[in-house]
Amino acid sequence: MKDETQLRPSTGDDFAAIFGLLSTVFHEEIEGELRDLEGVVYELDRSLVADDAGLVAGHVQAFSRDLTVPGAVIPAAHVSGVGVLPTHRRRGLLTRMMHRQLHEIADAGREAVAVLWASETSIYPRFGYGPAASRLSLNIMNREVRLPVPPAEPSGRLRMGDPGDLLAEMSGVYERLRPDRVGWSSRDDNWWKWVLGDPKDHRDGATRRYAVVHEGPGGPTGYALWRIKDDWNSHGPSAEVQVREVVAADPETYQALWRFLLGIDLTRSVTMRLAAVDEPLLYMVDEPRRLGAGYVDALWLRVIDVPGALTARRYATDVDVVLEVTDPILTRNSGRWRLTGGPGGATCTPTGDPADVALSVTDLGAVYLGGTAFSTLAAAGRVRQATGNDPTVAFRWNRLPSPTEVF
Ligand SMILES: CC(=O)SCCNC(=O)CCNC(=O)[C@H](O)C(C)(C)COP(=O)(O)OP(=O)(O)OC[C@H]1O[C@@H](n2cnc3c(N)ncnc32)[C@H](O)[C@@H]1OP(=O)(O)O
Repeated sequence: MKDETQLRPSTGDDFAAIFGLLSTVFHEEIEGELRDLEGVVYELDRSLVADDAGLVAGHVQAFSRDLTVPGAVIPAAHVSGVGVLPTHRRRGLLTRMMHRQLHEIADAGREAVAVLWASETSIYPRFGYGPAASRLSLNIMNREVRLPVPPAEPSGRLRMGDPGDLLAEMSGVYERLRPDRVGWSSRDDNWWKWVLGDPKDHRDGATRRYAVVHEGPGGPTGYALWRIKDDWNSHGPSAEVQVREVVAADPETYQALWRFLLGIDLTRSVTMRLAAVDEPLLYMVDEPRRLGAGYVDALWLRVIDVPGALTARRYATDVDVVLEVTDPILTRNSGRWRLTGGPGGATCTPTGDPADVALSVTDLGAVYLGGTAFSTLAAAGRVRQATGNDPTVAFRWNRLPSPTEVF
């Protein structure tokens, strides 16, 4: 039978069907408070549905947020809510939606990159998304790790409270640090509502979320968000602290927050799904192995506009290199580009000169934030280095990218 499914922008009338579809494909109930929260950040004019004679069979959306990249903060399409009904899978609907979305982002000309979190790692490389940032998941035996002894006279103090009551302090610190934290996304008031949203039926038996703010002599310098899942076994108390976010402006704050989280009474483990790959905690505790660190992919990045993206970021060292990029979807990205730049900025122009490095737009996405190295991709046989002019060091940055939330 001929597939008559049409792609079209969503309307407000599609909401129930869209959240029904997303509930089906993600095997969860997106209802009530959770659905309201998703509605708070939903951008109707940036979503698409696949309409099969009135049935919403596919959906993709994007959020307009800024992303911190090495040396700059740039607009980035934050792609999310991707799904195709099980009855309509593997007949090319995702491919059609992805292609249309990529062309729409490129034609609008505002965002040089798009980012997403992938449910499965095999889905997005074909659409030009590369693994640009990774994360550590921590499962800490908190009774078996020690942090350095605290200063005799700490310069700050901790104040615990309801996250909603501490919003101004938390968002203030986040905003102050964001320009330097590669991989962080901007959070306006709606996004803070979403981040702090805490629907009761999504706590999986754990407490509501708590917040603690670290205050120094000049004001707030950091905060942590967490909840606790209670447990008792034959050895006694065995609760788990589930950490959502630790944000700290300086080492003293960072240590104070972790000392607090690791020391909560009646707990025996502390977990965190989204720790940084270079999380300072790894180098502060006396028994790093007891942090139970596991490595996972995090943010996937798609370069929408090669010269736009390459000139938007800064480079750790001077760089003058010819990149030969292939992009079968956004074909104007394909070709040879001379990138000349350094810590102060860069230019990127088409060139007829021979390439130093040949790579797909997927691999350019992977190296863009400095979280994946050209040299690693070359060793993996993905990137071809034709000369000794290797841009690996220039593309790195002071810290590895560390996105803070799965949007
Ligand atoms: C950013 C986010 O929202 S991530 C969330 C993604 N969504 C989910 O995981 C929800 C559950 N899954 C789904 O809804 C669907 O399976 C989707 C959206 C992943 C794929 O939709 P489909 O319409 O079936 O994809 P489509 O038919 O266009 O497939 C394109 C290609 O990708 C491949 N592909 C699609 N999904 C997957 C997958 N999950 N794993 C491996 N390969 C996949 C297909 O085999 C096909 O390959 P081919 O061209 O070599 O034949």
